[in-house]
Amino acid sequence: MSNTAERVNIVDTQVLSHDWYLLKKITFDYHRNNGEWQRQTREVYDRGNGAAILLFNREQRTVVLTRQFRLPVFVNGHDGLLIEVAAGLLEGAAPEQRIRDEAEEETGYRVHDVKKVFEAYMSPGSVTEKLHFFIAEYDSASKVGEGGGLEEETEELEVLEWRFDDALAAFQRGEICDAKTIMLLQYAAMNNLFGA
Ligand SMILES: Nc1nc2c(ncn2[C@@H]2O[C@H](COP(=O)(O)OP(=O)(O)O[C@H]3O[C@H](CO)[C@@H](O)[C@H](O)[C@@H]3O)[C@@H](O)[C@H]2O)c(=O)[nH]1
Ligand SMILES: [Mg+2]
Repeated sequence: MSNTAERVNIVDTQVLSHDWYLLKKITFDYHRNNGEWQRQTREVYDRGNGAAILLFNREQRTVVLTRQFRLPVFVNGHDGLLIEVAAGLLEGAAPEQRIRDEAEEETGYRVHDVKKVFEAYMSPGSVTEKLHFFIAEYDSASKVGEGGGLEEETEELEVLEWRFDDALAAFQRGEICDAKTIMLLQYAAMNNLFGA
């Protein structure tokens, strides 16, 4: 059977929480490979889709990263702030436009030519979110503000400009442990963004 929609019948949708984001419990029948229909339930957390961007300067061999407190990571035992690429939720906007705005809000760099490099589901067993990944070149002329995020959203991001090699080494030591950031650093390495 090739069409997934023919394998799935949604039986019931229960909203468990609809506060900041939306958490549902969905009961469905799934047509298994052996031909049987099986009833299953899954909790599905919907925060919308997002976008992330690696800002890089080929000549300087640098990247722009952010460092911020992440509560879910803290409650999972992580000690310290999290180092990430600039990223944000789309809130209904087109990914290209949203990521330019987000890059400027979070890092202070205004970039025009953003290149989409891939898309990925970040936690497909429970979270609906698809993340759109971008890269863009920046230089000192692109700096139009301080960045740091939106105060009214209680954001408090530190902006880091690191040598790419130092960022890769930090990942290898486990000091960069955010998936979207690791994926973009690996993309840069795989595609020789900084030359061989
Ligand atoms: N009051 C309140 N504020 C919230 C809550 N959840 C999120 N926020 C606020 O909503 C804003 C969302 O900021 P964005 O920059 O749009 O998103 P993000 O949190 O940086 O998310 C990015 O990183 C995530 C983790 O990697 C990604 O999952 C996500 O797609 C995106 O890339 C932040 O100010 C955050 O503090 C909540 O439950 N309550
Ligand atoms: Mg963000």
